Amino acid sequence: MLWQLNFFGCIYRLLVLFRLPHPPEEGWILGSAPTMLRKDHHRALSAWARQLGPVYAIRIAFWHLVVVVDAELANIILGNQEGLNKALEPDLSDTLLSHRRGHRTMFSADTNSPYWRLIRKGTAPAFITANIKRGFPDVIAILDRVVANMAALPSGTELDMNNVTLRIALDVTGMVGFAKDFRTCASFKDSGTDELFTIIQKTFRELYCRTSNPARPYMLWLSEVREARRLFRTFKSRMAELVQEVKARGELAKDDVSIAAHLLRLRDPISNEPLPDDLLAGEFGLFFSAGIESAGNAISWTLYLIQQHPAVEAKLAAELDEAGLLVTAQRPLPRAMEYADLGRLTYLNWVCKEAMRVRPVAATGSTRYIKHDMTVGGYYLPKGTMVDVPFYAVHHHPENWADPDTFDPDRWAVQHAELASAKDSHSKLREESQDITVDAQAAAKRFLPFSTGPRRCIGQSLAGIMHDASVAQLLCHFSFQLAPRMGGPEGVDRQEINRLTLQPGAGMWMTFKPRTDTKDTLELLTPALEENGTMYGRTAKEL
Ligand code: HEM
Repeated sequence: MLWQLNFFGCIYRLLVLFRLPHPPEEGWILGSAPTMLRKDHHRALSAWARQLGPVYAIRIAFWHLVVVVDAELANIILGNQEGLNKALEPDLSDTLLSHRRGHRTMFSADTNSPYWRLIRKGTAPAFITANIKRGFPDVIAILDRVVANMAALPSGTELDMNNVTLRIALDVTGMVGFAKDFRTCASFKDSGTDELFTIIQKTFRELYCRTSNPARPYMLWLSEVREARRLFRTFKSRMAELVQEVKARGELAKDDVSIAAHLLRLRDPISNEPLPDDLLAGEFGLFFSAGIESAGNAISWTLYLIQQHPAVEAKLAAELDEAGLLVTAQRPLPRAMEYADLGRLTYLNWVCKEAMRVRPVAATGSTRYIKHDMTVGGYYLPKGTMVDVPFYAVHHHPENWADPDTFDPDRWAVQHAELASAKDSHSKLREESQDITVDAQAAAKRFLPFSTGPRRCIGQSLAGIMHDASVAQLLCHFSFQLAPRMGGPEGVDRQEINRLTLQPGAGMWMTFKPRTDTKDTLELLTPALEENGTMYGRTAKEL
């Protein structure tokens, strides 16, 4: 009976949704599947929105996905907790995270489920500004290590900055969230501290392959599938060990505001018991997996875009200089960056936001199931319809942003530039949706790198300080050039891959020049060097 209902529901939706504009299809059965499986499908979603309008549908066999790119409608879809639920393939993230068959973590749990509410509400205080601020010295200490390592490299060295920024994201998440120093930035080569780093990269690659090939988990004749199965288990073991390590530190201090402490303090609302260790390990894993690829890749894109725009780099360097943070011949030992600097470095903030607008790492966006019939942008969408808000396409749609493909940090000078109601946006669909309230229109955002609504990124504040501080610290010490092996901006675009996150497909290789004599920089960073012991087999003295 259920099967029949689903079947007839599917056919009904198929017929109703045919009224929406569709992109050209590649065969009756395949529909738009071949394009959606491409590594640059985010660009196709954006190009289709320009051709078809900001609400359209794509079909794959008997299944439809409605795509909403209009900023105000996107906010309705993502902001509506009761009528819509997060739609994702739960098995995918749970393969990596869940320690209990059938149990979902905060990431895949239903928005209306008591479990999601418990974890979301319980961990949110870890991310309030006052608490995140306390992690800032750790962020700077990690960045000092990175700068010291880079300064020690021979001039002209080509370095994969994507590898470096992913390391930063891992170490920052470890230190600020779990008081655990993974030391992946202590060296850029495997110095025995790279296990978790490698596991996260390889397991993410495997999860991505599974998005396009549901049979892949069973293709055990492939060595990488077998290796991934082993790594999924190892990741879970490492997270279970981390839970034990945190517990072994003894009773939680009252002022411990880390993510780990908030998770450990949680109580089951019915039994009033603490969360069992296996569920804690799943949530620990979630914060690592959600934070590292996203923040690491975002920092890489920002470095790349700055490097591609010399005028932006010059303006940024001038701002850092004026703040007394830039290394110069007259100031080889600038003062240490403080948390308050992030609030004062306005241009840095614009540059980081603009980079996240142009290359949002969650490029495919977020998907929701419609739980009751809705009218969106003048189109009737029956219950059960799946709707996607692709963030790359939202950020590149001319009705949301003027001249959307241009990297222009100055656009952030407009007051409330992130809102859909800002001066330079001109959405036409506002009046045509029955579900938009006046408040939603007023507050609707056209800048959605962290999504919006109840399932928006909980780690946004941590991501923000890590992103801005990393870009600032790296730029204070070095200027960057794209390495010839990247093939210029065309090569970067060609290699770009949207693999769960939007990332450089073959690294982000760059050369870098210290802003002043390396010796001076090393002197400045000697404490960080001493703490690390050696770099590339040399001690601080030898360097
Ligand atoms: C630039 C960096 C980051 C970006 C662009 C980003 C983006 C996002 C987006 C778009 C979502 C919503 C996904 C969806 O609706 O399907 C999300 C969810 C999430 N993010 Fe982030 N994120 C970043 C960094 C972080 C960090 C540093 C952490 C924590 C350490 C984190 C933890 C999470 C968690 C736990 C969720 C799930 C929230 C829920 O389902 O309630 N993220 N992130």
